[in-house]
Amino acid sequence: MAVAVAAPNMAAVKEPAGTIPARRLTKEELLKSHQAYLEKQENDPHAQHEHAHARPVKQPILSEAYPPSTKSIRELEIIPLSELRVGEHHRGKAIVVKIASPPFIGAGAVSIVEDEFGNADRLAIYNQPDTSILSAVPEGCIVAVKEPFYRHNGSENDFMICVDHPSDVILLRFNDPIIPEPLRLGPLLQTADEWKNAGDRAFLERDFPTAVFCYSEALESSTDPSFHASIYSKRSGVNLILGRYDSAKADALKSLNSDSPSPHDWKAHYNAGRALYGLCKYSEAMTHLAKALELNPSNSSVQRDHERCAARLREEQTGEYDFSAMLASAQKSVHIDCGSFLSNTYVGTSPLHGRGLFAARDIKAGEIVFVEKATLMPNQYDPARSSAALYALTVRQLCENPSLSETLLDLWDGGYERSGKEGTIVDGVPVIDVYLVESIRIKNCFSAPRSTFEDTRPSWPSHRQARGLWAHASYMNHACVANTMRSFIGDVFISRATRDIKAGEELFQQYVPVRSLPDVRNKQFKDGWGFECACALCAGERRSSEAALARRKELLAAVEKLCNKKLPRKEILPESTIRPVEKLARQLEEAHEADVYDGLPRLTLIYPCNWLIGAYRGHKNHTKVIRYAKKVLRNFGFRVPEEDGGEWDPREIYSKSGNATLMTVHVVAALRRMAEAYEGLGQKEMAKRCIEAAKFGYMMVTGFENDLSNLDK
Ligand SMILES: C[S@@+](CC[C@H](N)C(=O)[O-])C[C@H]1O[C@@H](n2cnc3c(N)ncnc32)[C@H](O)[C@@H]1O
Repeated sequence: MAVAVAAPNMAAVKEPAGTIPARRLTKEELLKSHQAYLEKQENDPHAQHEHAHARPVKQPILSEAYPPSTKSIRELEIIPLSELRVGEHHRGKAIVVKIASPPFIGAGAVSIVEDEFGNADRLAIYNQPDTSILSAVPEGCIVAVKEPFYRHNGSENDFMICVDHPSDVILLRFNDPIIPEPLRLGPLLQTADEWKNAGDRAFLERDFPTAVFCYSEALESSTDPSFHASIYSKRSGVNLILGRYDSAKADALKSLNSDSPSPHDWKAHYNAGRALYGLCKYSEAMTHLAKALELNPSNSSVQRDHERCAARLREEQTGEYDFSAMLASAQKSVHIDCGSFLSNTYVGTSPLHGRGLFAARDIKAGEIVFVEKATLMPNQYDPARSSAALYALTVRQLCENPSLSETLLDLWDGGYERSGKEGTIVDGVPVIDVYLVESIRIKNCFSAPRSTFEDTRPSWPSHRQARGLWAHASYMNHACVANTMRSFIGDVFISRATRDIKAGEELFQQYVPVRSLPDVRNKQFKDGWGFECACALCAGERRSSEAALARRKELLAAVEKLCNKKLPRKEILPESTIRPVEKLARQLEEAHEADVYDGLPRLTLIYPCNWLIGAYRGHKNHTKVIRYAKKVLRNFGFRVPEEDGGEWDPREIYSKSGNATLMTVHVVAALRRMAEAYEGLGQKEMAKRCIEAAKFGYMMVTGFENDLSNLDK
């Protein structure tokens, strides 16, 4: 499918914007160069392999933003190609052209087109889903381009009509009165039966977009209700295969015989149920699947889908999941069949920004806040391609399932100026603004490893993350000291509470792992999301003096330099190497003002303290390991006695540490090291408590109960 909008190549710009070119390539010249491209495509093994699909594009490359047409083709003035002006969006105008060549498939589908006067031009259609004929529009079809954009195409006299927004191009029916006489072919086939047979043939050849097209023509060519019912049923089945669930549902319901019950009614309900299941609307799906089962109780497919739907509804209602089974199934497909459990939370107005997510009831530390199946997540874990893949999938899904726009277009767009018509149906297709889609993607997408559990293995290639959209999770605002943390199993997002949360409290998550220096991380928030964080840590750290911050930066740089020279994981380090690190760590600790950092995390200290745990572990110096592991907990904001002695239960850190804690896998690792050291000192009870606390923390990190030994793999 066409993946991204190509960047304009402005290298050979000659004509000033807004002028009609003095000379353009002739039809013969255009066809000749196009033919050369096609031949190259034929001989390119990669292109052949991909056949009618675009090469995967790495990044979404967007030209300068402009809005899609929101007008019907019937409201626009049709102009000839000769009136196209360079660099102009022809507002209020449209072109109607015949496709005069096979398409060249690159980042989009490029064809040569001609108008009623014999003028020819190059047309590039981007961002069409591969289920649409327009993604590789065949020769002879007639298309209308609404409010076209015309630009230079690199070399001299070479121009191109670019369709970036998929809704700006419409495939016209052959007998559409808008088609000028010279371009008219008349219908290719005459009767409804001929169209039906052509649809059946296309279906057998697995050319599903053509099958849909032919069945649509068959419907237009007949008025017989029973013929209609059977064609709607067929088209519903094809739409199900194509993942066009909105249309599949609508067709299935139209195939129900409204006057009298028919023996095929079970099928209509079954298809409607499957389409709604595909849209993750499980309650509505259940209504139709139950009806299908009532009408055809012995059909094993209906039984199976009814059962599956009941399981999804149970998950949605109870929040009970078999996470281990989900992890196993993620090895086969990252798209996991599961319902979303959202009822612990609600979307409300946030005092910080717009909407936020809130707790609907008291939630204890470690409990599930919500579980959400991805709204959209492509199976693309190559970091160089994951953004483009999500962008393409989002555009495609908005084209194919317009009902999704209600969910997706509600998300924060970073202040993008909308027309208000996005998602509405004009000329039979939903208006899609690809620039709005990209703005929404940028502000709302999450990176997800195949599973957070695997990702906590030191040996795991953690850069391999997919990108996806989870609409419910997207309403959550950021805090560095967040009260929830997320984990993933395939495309399922698990949110757990990192501390006790009261009903009505706003829920927060970290948008990205938090950097230790406040100015560095806040620049990241400002650049990426346009806000400055006001969480307890950021607000607290702003009270620290500039001189103290400068001192901490200086000490952090010095201690990092020392630590990076030798890694305690790899060798047993001599005391002479450890002592200078210990000294710098102490100075860094002292550079935190007591009145500012009382009860607040001191993130710059985490790295040296972890390093010192490793160094002293090598020496089996258990007391020092415990000391620095406690410091790690303390520096993440947990309440821990500084020195040994006194009653202390590490299992209580999550619920008894106040509201400025920061939960990460390092907390789990520190507790493990502490357990090992207590064991070494013969303090078995403390060792046991530390392990329990570590296991509990690991459940928050990975989403479900897991064996800690995974951290050694
Ligand atoms: C994914 S959205 C979160 C939901 C958003 N508040 C809404 O109304 O839809 C991300 C946007 O929320 C805002 N935001 C998130 N966390 C924030 C915070 N801590 N302070 C201020 N604004 C925040 C920023 O504008 C950011 O670009």
